[in-house]
Amino acid sequence: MLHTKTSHIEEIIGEAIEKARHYTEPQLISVVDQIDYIDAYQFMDHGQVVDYHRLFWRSAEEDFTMVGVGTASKLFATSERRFKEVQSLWNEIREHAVIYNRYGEKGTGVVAIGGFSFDSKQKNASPWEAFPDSQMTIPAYLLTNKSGKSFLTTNVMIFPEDHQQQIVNQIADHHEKLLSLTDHDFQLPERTNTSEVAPELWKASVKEATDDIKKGLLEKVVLARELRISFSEPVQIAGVLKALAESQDNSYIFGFESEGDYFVGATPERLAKVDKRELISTCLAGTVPRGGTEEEDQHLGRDLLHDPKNRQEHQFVVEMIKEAVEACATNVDIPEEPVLYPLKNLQHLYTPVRATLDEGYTILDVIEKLHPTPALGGLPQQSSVEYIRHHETLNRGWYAGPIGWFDDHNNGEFAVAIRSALIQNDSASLFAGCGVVEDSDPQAEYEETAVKLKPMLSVLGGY
Ligand SMILES: C=C(O[C@@H]1C=C(C(=O)O)C=C[C@H]1O)C(=O)O
Ligand SMILES: [Mg+2]
Repeated sequence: MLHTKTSHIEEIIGEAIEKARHYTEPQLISVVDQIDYIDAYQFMDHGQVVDYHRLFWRSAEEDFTMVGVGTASKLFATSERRFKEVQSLWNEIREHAVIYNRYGEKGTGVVAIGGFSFDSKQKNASPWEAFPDSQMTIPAYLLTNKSGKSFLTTNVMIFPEDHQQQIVNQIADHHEKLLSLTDHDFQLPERTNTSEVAPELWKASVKEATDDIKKGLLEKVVLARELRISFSEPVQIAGVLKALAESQDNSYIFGFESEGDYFVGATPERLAKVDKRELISTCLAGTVPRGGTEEEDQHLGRDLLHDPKNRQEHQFVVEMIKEAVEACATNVDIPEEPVLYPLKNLQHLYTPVRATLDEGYTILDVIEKLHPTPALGGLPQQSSVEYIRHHETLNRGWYAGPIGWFDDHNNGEFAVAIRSALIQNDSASLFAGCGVVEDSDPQAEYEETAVKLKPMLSVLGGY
């Protein structure tokens, strides 16, 4: 099925070993093949025959899905300069990379997929041990499905001491295993228990935050809460991803497997997308549920558009993103008024941001400037993140952090990891937060977070 010119790959590996010996530096090689169409969920499920580090990403707006299996290289960074550190690790790998990519499709070849925790100063304590501060993986095998076509990238890090035939055999063996998949149905998990973590305490913390905002300590802060659930059996990730994709339009579907744990979700919120030099960001904040009837739905939407409390929540985000984007881009285009962004269970206020990224900046520079926006942190940025660190009882880990990908052609996209769950064997933690401003009502915010938990709950055993 795979049309890799195997003799060619042998040659490529041989040359890379020589180069690695000559420079005494590892060399990344990347070979891209177009293959017969493969279903991304089946590939995700089947990928475990080769490795238990699997990565899934599906765009919210186009037919574009990536599934990574295994690791050619991992970009880790732990300091507060983590975005810059990941960038320099990436630059170093790229400098030595030999890429055979006849197609040049975005998201093929040398691609890094993964994410960053919300707050680099928060320890990766329980339950997030498997998800370090920053983890961008260049997968060993990457399926890229775009507009009905499938591409398979093979990435391998070649070391001076490697043996040519051994690497050739290993790749051939993995290709055979990965591509010998047969489609089958997925089982969704059966939920046995659901428990909200300290809801009354959380409401009290919202009340306290409104008091602190009135005192002038800060203007907005996003506070999150947790729901714990358990299942009759360990969860199978591919079925959950497929069910999310089928039930949640206008959302990025993501799933990261790390050391046996899964972080999955369906987030509507893009942080930044860079395509050539076009930069797109999104202001998404302010929420009401969908209505039961068309009339009720429109009524709720109209109210949201004119509600001062929600408009304030939203406006803080617009102003901050505008400032951050203007610092690295020109032709910044932001509509004056938000519009509605409808999802299955809720509707948000939405303002798109378009700009031309200045020369010399990468998507990681943009992420560094934006994260966290007041949609996930608050305003001012610094004090709201500190406020969250001290007042929120849960450990956010990767929840609300930037997740996404970038490739070798300056393409890439990151979203924020909300509407998500950390799945560990037969249990899971779900997270949802909301923007607290001066006029927030704790009970209303509690109900808002309950609706935000629905997309994940619905695929993890029903509402
Ligand atoms: C923090 C979350 O969502 C954010 C908060 C919103 C709000 O409070 O109105 C809306 C969209 C998101 O920016 C979440 O879903 O967990
Ligand atoms: Mg809100």
